[in-house]
Amino acid sequence: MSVELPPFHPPVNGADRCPVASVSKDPEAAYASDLERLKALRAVPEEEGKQTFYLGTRMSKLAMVQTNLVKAALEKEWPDVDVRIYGMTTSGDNNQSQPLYLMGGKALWTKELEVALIEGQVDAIVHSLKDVPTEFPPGCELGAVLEREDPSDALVVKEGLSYTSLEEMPDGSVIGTSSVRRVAQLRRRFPKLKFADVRGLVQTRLRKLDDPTSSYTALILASAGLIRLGLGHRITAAVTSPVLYHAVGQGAIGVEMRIGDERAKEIVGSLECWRTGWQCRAERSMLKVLEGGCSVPVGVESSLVELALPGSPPPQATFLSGAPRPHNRAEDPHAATITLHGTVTSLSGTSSVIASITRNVYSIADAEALGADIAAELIAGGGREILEELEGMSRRCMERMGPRCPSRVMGGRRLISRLLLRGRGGAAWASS
Ligand SMILES: NCc1[nH]cc(CCC(=O)O)c1CC(=O)O
Repeated sequence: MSVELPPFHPPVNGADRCPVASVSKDPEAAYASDLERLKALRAVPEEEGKQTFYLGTRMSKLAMVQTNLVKAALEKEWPDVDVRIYGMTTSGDNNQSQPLYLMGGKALWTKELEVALIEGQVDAIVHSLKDVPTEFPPGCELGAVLEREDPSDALVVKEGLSYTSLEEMPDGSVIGTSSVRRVAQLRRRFPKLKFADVRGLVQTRLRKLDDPTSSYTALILASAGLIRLGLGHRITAAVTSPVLYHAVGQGAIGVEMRIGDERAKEIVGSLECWRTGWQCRAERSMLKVLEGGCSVPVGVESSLVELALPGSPPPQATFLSGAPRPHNRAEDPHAATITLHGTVTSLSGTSSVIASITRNVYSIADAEALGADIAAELIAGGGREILEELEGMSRRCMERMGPRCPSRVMGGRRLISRLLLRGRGGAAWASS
């Protein structure tokens, strides 16, 4: 590779960077152009008296919008820090043509960025928390969760059609979504609708929807993504529980950092919204138990009501710089009543289990325990059978296909999305 690598950078083998077998863009070229951008970014001289802080993110518009939100919040909090954004191409971005269900798990969106983080090319990564796997690579952790945008899923009807809900749509209408969770839950309520894969960035999906020659009647997308892209007007209706429980972490921005990077911890940690953080950590803790190496159609809904703590307010803390921290910081003591609803649905949509817990919590650890307890309730209340069915599918595939089995490569996600969309229950394939 001819581009110059940063001094701490080990040799790069382009072929090692991408877990996807066939890509439509040349990953080596994409990586080379990313490095060029990094070089240009690093060449910008530091402003007098300022330190730089590099945020990595995907190149998608949504990722950039979210990262600019983080940058603006950081620069408000840390006037002496010059925040620079390094956009990277991920395996998911390299491959826009292959359907998601053939491509594997969520690590597709995070892997390259995590390599850049571990190698020190960036100081933190800005993610949609929903896309962040529950287990981090060694050396990485969640540094902050920012205040959540509307976490709901949204129905977006094709331009020119007047439907206002899924209930109104005639049998056989095609709903575009690539999400196992959405298809499984919606198939349960709307067995006569058809579900089809739809890929690409949010804007691309909308273009496919509105194309008069496409067979989609509507899409299901996260409300938060549409709102942040300034496309909130495209939301026909929110689709919420009990019809559709949203994804774990949906609507929240998560910032990942290196474990032990005290500077990043202080800078990034200042953006934590403790309410969203506690809720999302409870949700993620539930998912971690349920996943067990296998992808599962899991939905959640949570709420948090702050409780007054007895005694005097905590003393005003200061940052390392000596500047006072505003009130209500994440590290101040808090108490809250959290309600968490969780659901697991079989791929066919024929069985599902729901559990809810309401409990007072006093720490992140309490919130995570709440999530684990909900998972245990779901498993005991019928989830075990659903999970065993999913595991059985992966096992049978592994026996049949050996090392070629997608579930071996991707911890089950690929296989399960494939089984799901291959129409156990009649999935349609829209040409897109
Ligand atoms: N998996 C893609 C993804 N990741 C985050 C969002 C939207 C923003 C969010 O949910 O936080 C989306 C698009 C979608 O699901 O419609």
